[in-house]
Amino acid sequence: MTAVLEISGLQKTYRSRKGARKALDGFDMVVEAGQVHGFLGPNGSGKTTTLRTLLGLIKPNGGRMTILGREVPQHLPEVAGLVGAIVESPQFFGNFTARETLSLLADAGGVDQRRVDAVLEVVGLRERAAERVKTYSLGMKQRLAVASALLKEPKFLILDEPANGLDPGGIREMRTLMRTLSDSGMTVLLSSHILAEIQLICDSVTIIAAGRRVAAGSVAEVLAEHRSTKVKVRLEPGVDMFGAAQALRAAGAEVTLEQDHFIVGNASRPAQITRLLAGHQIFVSELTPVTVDLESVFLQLTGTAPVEGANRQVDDVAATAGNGWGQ
Ligand SMILES: Nc1ncnc2c1ncn2[C@@H]1O[C@H](COP(=O)(O)OP(=O)(O)OP(=O)(O)O)[C@@H](O)[C@H]1O
Repeated sequence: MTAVLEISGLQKTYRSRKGARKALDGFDMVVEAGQVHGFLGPNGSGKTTTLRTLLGLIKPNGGRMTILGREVPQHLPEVAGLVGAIVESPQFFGNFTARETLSLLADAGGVDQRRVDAVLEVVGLRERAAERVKTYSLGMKQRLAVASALLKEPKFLILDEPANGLDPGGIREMRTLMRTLSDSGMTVLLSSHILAEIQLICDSVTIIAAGRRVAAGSVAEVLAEHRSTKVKVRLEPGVDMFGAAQALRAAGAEVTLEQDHFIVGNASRPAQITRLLAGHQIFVSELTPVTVDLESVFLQLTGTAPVEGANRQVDDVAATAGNGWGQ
């Protein structure tokens, strides 16, 4: 596979009278051709800074970036025509219709007017194209924004939070649209906080935390690498669950009691549980791995899982869980 986007060692420090803030600290990312690639990170982790730097809107302090094999920002003018991007919500004139809006943008960008109908069709606004934008729902405005980015027939589409503010139906439509674009051969990079969506839409992901890459690869790879070490344990009815929990805790296990079962949080070798409990004449009737999803991987890697009784501050990164017990 060829890379449409390659970023290595990207650095950005914002300086103001209040001091310096390192937004990107040697960040790396690779997006392969034809993929829908999810760009994930908690608030303030550096996603927008990365996308704005990529588009030449911010000057980095170090690192390398290439788009479609060309080094940017030096060669941005050569590839700009092949890149469509929505990094900040575009503002449209409310009194213009979608067709007028796109027609104006096509003229301004030297794009053939025939593209207007083509992109209206792709984003599903054909039937509503003669209505004023101010009467549009948020989802329709998002579609119009995507349509505007598609006018130039880009090979690479960059979307910052395209599903932001959409209802579940709108999110699903956006998902279908992303797939349609990818099936037509386009490479799509999208940042999002909606992890369940990313898991469904994206082929691959990059997770950023505090300006550095903390995970990357296909969704399946990232999930496999961070396989849950949690297991659900159920005992025969009537067996002393508290005694079992105590025995496991004494051996270093993290045990959370639930109503009719308990969860061992750091069970990298589940056989230890059965062996240890059997040693106490306690027998297990169910031992099931707790499945991991992108959201739990994200919370684990970025240290942003909620902490009971605390209001996590934007830059707080909690310590991540340790490795196993009794090894
Ligand atoms: N113009 C600026 N001046 C100073 N600091 C900035 C500026 N822009 C961003 N930052 C800081 O850089 C860090 C990264 O911000 P960035 O907007 O890239 O994060 P993000 O991942 O896009 O966050 P979100 O998901 O909340 O949009 C944050 O700590 C932010 O406060």
